[in-house]
Amino acid sequence: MTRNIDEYNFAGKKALVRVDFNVPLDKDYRITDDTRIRAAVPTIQKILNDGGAVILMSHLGRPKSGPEEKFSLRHLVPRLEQEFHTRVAFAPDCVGPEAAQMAQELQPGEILLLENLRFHKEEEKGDAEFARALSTLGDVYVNDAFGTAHREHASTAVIARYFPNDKMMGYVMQSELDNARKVLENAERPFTAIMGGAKISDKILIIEKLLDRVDNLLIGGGMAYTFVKADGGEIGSSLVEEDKLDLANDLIRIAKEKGVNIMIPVDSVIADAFSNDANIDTKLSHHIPQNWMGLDIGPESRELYADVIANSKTILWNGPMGVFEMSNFSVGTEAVADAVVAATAKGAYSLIGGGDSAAAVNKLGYAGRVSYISTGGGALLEYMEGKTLPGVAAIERTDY
Ligand SMILES: Nc1ncnc2c1ncn2[C@@H]1O[C@H](COP(=O)(O)OP(=O)(O)OP(=O)(O)O)[C@@H](O)[C@H]1O
Ligand SMILES: O=C(O)[C@H](O)COP(=O)(O)O
Repeated sequence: MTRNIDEYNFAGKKALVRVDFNVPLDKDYRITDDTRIRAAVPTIQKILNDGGAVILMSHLGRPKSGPEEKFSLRHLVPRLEQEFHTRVAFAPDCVGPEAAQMAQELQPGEILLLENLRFHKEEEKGDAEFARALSTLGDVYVNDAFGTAHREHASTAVIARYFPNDKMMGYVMQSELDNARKVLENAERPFTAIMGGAKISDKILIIEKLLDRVDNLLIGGGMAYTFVKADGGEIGSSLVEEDKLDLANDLIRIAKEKGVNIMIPVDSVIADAFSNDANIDTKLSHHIPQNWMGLDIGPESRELYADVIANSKTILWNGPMGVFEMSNFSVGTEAVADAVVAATAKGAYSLIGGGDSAAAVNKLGYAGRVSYISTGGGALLEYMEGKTLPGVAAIERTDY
C-alpha cells in the first residue's frame, strides 16, 4: 500500500530513503552546489523527529565499472553532519555484511549513508536480487529522488516491490510533481522553453515533444552547434553530434510547421581553446573559423532571447547557454537568468531544471527570484513530455 509521508509515523522504524545526491564536486571533492542536499532535508528531518532512523542511498555520477574515489559518497558526510548537527555513519559498500551490520545497529535519531549504488552494475540493470539485498536494510522505503525518477533502477523502482505495505514518496517527490503538473496543466501562454547544456543526445528527443506544448524554443549551449551545422553553418571545432544532424533539421522543420518560434543563437562568443585563458572573439554562429569553438551565445542572441523571455508567461529553462563555469563564457547564461528573473517579477511562472542551470541561478543569488528550482534535469523534462516516471509508478503500483 502506498503511504502518505505526512500520515506515517516513523517512530522505531528504519527508513530506507532513496535520495538524489548526485551533486557536482570540484577537484578537491568539495560540493559546488548543494541544492539537492538541501531539498532532501525536510524528509530526513521528519523521519528523525518522529523517532525513526534514516538510511540514505544514492548514486553519484556515472561510474563505469566499480568504485572510483571521485564518485564516492563519502565526500558528502561532512556536509550532512553540518546540516543535521549529528554524526553521520558511512557504509563503504551499499550492500554486504558491513552495511547490514551498520543498518542493524542504527538507533532512532541516527543517520547512515550508504556508498554509491552505481559501484554495483546491478543498480542500473534494475537487478531484482540487488534490490532485495538493499531492501533488507530498512523497514520502510521512501523514494525522494525526483532527479532519478526517470531511471528504472534497482533502488529507484524495483526495490518498491519488497515494501508492498510500506512505500511512499518523500517531500521532494511530492513537491516536484505538484509543481510540474501545475506547469503542464495551467501553463499560461506564451510558453517559452530555453534549452542549453551539453547533453545533446539526452535532450534532442525531448525537444521534439516540447514542440507540442511551447510557443518559443530558445536553444543555446553546446547543443546549439548541432542545429547551426544542420542549418548549413560552419561551426569550427564546436561541440557537435554528427549523428543528430538530420534530427536537428527535422526539428527545425517541425517547429516551423507547428508555428513554434525556434531560435538558435545568431552569434557566439568563440575561443581557440576550451579554456578561460584562450583567445576569444565574437562571430556569427554560422561562420565560426576552423579550430575555433562556440562557447557562449553572443551579444545579439542575448538581446533576442531576453526579448522573448520578457514577453513570456511561462518559462521552462534547462541547461546553461555556455560554459558558464568559466567567467569569459558565462555572460549568456547570466543574461538569460537576468531576463528570467525580470519576467518572474512581472508575473511569469519560471521553472528551472537541471543541475547546471540550478547551479548558475544559485551562483547569481537568484534562487528566491524564480518560481521554482527543480532538483530534476532529465527527470523533469521526461515528466514534462508526458512520460510516466518509473520511480513514481513503482510507488503508486498496487499489484504486488
Ligand atoms: N558551447 C558549449 N560547448 C561545450 N560545453 C558547453 C557549452 N555550453 C555549455 N556547455 C557545458 O554544458 C554543461 C551542462 O550541460 P548539461 O546538459 O549537463 O546541463 P544541466 O543543466 O546540468 O542538465 P541536466 O541536469 O539535465 O544534466 C556545462 O558543464 C557547460 O559547461
Ligand atoms: O543528474 C541527474 O539528472 C540525475 O541524478 C540522474 O543522473 P543520470 O542521468 O546519470 O541517470
